[in-house]
Amino acid sequence: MRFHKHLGARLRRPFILGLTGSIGMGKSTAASMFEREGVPVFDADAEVHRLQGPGGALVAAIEARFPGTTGPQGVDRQKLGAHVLGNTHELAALEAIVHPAVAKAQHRFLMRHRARDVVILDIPLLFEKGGWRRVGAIAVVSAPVWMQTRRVMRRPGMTRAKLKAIRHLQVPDRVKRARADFVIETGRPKSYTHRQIRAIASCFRAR
Ligand SMILES: CC(C)(COP(=O)(O)OP(=O)(O)OC[C@H]1O[C@@H](n2cnc3c(N)ncnc32)[C@H](O)[C@@H]1O)[C@@H](O)C(=O)NCCC(=O)NCCS
Ligand SMILES: Nc1ncnc2c1ncn2[C@@H]1O[C@H](COP(=O)(O)OP(=O)(O)OP(=O)(O)O)[C@@H](O)[C@H]1O
Repeated sequence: MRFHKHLGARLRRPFILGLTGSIGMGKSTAASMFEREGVPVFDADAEVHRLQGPGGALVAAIEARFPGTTGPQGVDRQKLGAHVLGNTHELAALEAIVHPAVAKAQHRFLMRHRARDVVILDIPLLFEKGGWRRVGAIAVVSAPVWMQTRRVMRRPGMTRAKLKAIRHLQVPDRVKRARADFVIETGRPKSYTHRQIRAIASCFRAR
């Protein structure tokens, strides 16, 4: 773990710790470890899945803008992804539908937990979309790039070309590491990662 900046001036309640990292770096695993430590986590990606899933609030709007990408199970993410990942204009149109709805859900989460010492916003695109401005500190999950590739290529439907397009959209890991207040290493055994997370969570408890 690396403690990078002086945090004192930014402390307020609840303290908002942003959790981010590139594809396959272990963000979801880290988020559930924080939850196990009793820290509430807002999972932006899970919220997107809900909004796009069966009966989800955004399915109709997405069908209207991207005809043929939804069905009884909600949005077909493979189809929609194939259309928008690698196409800046189309991706921006999707973001204009999705991001305001995620922002509303995030606001509701923060209101619900306003009495807590610390909460986590798990935001895959924290650096890419300016969310870093709205958090008190940033934790980045990171592992060697070869390990990231190995993890991601195991996923169904993943191809070298898709991974390349995604990497192109994301701020590189080395830049994320340099801008982080905490770097959580996920290239080591999970017990090591969990110890780092316990230490970070204890920094913000009972201030
Ligand atoms: C494009 C979609 C349908 C692809 O879904 P799919 O399940 O195939 O892939 P997944 O969501 O796991 O994304 C794969 C990778 O692409 C990255 N990615 C997704 N959306 C974006 C984006 N708007 N900009 C940059 N990278 C993105 C993710 O961080 C992830 O690392 C889906 O990601 C989506 O609806 N994106 C728009 C909403 C969004 O911005 N979500 C991400 C943050 S909450
Ligand atoms: N020490 C570790 N910490 C976290 N994850 C690990 C660790 N060791 C192995 N992994 C594995 O790495 C894989 C990727 O983790 P995870 O699904 O949490 O990534 P992610 O960053 O949430 O991915 P995405 O951004 O694509 O959603 C998982 O299979 C996880 O079990």
